[in-house]
Amino acid sequence: MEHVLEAEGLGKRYGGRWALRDCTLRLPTGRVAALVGPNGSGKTTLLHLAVGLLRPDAGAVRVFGETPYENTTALADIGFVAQDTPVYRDFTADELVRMGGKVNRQWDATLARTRLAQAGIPPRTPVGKLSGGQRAQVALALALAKRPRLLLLDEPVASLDPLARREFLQSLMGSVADSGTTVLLSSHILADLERSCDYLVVLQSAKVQLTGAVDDIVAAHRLLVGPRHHGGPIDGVADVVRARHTDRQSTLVVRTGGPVTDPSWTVRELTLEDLILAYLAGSGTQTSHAAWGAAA
Ligand SMILES: Nc1ncnc2c1ncn2[C@@H]1O[C@H](COP(=O)(O)OP(=O)(O)OP(=O)(O)O)[C@@H](O)[C@H]1O
Repeated sequence: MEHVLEAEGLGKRYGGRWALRDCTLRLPTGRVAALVGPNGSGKTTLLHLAVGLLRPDAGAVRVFGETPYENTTALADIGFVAQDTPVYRDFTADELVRMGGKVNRQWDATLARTRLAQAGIPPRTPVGKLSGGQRAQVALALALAKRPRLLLLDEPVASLDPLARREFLQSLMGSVADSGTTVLLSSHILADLERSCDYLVVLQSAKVQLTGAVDDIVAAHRLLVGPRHHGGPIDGVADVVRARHTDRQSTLVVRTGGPVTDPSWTVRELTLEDLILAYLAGSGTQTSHAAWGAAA
């Protein structure tokens, strides 16, 4: 299957307000995808729709070709770690691993125990007495033990210290590279994502702003610095994503349509973090996202 997750015009409304709107994206199999956007942009809503916890108010979402809220068979192949890493707090990590074996069709208890040991999680302490970061490690170990084909993680690293975050992401990448699992991972920590993700979905104000393979997105954008620009076309520039000006100088984040050869512009590459921030900065810029918004 080429795409693990597909959304078409997907929308979810709370009262009169759209939490997610006109969301169209296709997540290719085997990718590790970052889901980013400001607070309240619809990330959790998208993940909950994908796992069948919510029913769409518009459009459709399909996971492995099935609609998750109607057909729960797809859920056996989805691992989901919610934002607050809910685990049964009175149980120990060891007990949770054993329970997982009773309720899951395929269950790799050895994988879970190995991961927990590597993360230094005490196996016989009730998880309610562990730190938030340790509970996140337990939740991830349990999700991976399910051997899912799709792993959805809602801010899994938010409670981890910088070193634990790096180790967590590295070991996650190792696990999914071995198994071919597709991952969709929401996070606010953009610098981490550049190292660990090869696909990107940016949400803003309930809408998909940018989506595609990280390499393609980075290759298609440039930072231009040059004399004060007053609008009008620039050769090789398809869209200006963000413009900042002083009296004498303009700094533009652009989506290119070819080489920018005008010698009055200095052309630089952008980091993924700078590029995402340029898209999220939004207002006061000439922006056209249609080509990326629809990309898959
Ligand atoms: N149960 C709910 N009832 C009413 N409104 C909700 C509910 N859940 C989410 N919303 C609203 O939907 C919008 C999207 O919320 P969502 O939790 O999906 O955002 P998010 O991008 O995950 O945010 P964060 O980064 O803060 O976790 C927000 O405006 C939020 O207030």
